[in-house]
Amino acid sequence: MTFEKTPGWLDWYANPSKPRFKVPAGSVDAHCHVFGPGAEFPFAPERKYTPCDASKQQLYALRDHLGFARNVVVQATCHGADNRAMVDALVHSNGRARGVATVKRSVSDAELQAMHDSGVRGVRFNFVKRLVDFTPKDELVEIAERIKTLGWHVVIYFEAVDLPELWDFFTALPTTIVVDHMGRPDVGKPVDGPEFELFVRFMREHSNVWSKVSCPERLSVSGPPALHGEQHAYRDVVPFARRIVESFPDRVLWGTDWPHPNLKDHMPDDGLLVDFIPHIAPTAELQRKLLVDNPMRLYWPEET
Ligand SMILES: O=C(O)/C=C(\CC(=O)C(=O)O)C(=O)O
Repeated sequence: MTFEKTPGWLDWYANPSKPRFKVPAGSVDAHCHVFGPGAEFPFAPERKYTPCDASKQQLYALRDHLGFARNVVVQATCHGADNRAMVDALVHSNGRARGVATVKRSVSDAELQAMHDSGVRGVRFNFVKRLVDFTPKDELVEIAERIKTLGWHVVIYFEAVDLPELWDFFTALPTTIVVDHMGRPDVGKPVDGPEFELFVRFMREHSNVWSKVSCPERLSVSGPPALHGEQHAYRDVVPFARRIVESFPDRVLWGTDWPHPNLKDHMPDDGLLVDFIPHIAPTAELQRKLLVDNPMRLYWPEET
């Protein structure tokens, strides 16, 4: 099957630079995706965008180039609840990738167990309206209860303005919760303003809540972009991510978000995205927790 990309689609950055920042040994890129390839793993009919291909081989080549040891491959919405491309990436990683799936209520226990055996360790609940159709909360609660018995966690993706409305649902979930991209704050607002304070309170009051401090390229309003050797990219995001890293050093994760779905403005150089890390995690200890200890505890607990 051949697919036509969404008009204006930005492909991932070819030939990224070598990061100046050397990540610690054993670092995990804890948020990335594969897209297809569409000819092998067709995109889902209900998808909201059609991307370029981004294969497991290309993902693992990037991992090696950036100096990472492992990946957490998160099911992208363009594949709906068909997890075959993501699972195929895990199975061909020599144990160096774990995954986060999207499932429906109709998933069988045998299918969940097969995914577990392939390395899946979580499910993703997506509340970003431009990406997915609405799923009833009772269906999500049922899924959360079932995956809890496998020791999995729930990854949630939402926009900051929607946190008040979703608060009661999130805080009732029975597993570890991992928030994508700090709940997508509006970084044009103050880092100590009411909107981000609510997110900080969400983490402070609920010790089962973790956050990915990823995607500055998606959150930044004023840049500058991670292009052309820029060593101080996305300056406006730094205070937000650094506050979360310093307040909750044992509950943060970082990921490239390669191949960066749905960027409209520019496609970052992934090497320069890695150079963003020491700005938000300024000490060797914070860097080790963010890139090694925390993701290992969540995704490879049997090795820690
Ligand atoms: O890659 C991300 O985390 C963010 C996405 C895409 C996405 O989540 C998906 O398609 O599954 C976005 O904001 O468009």
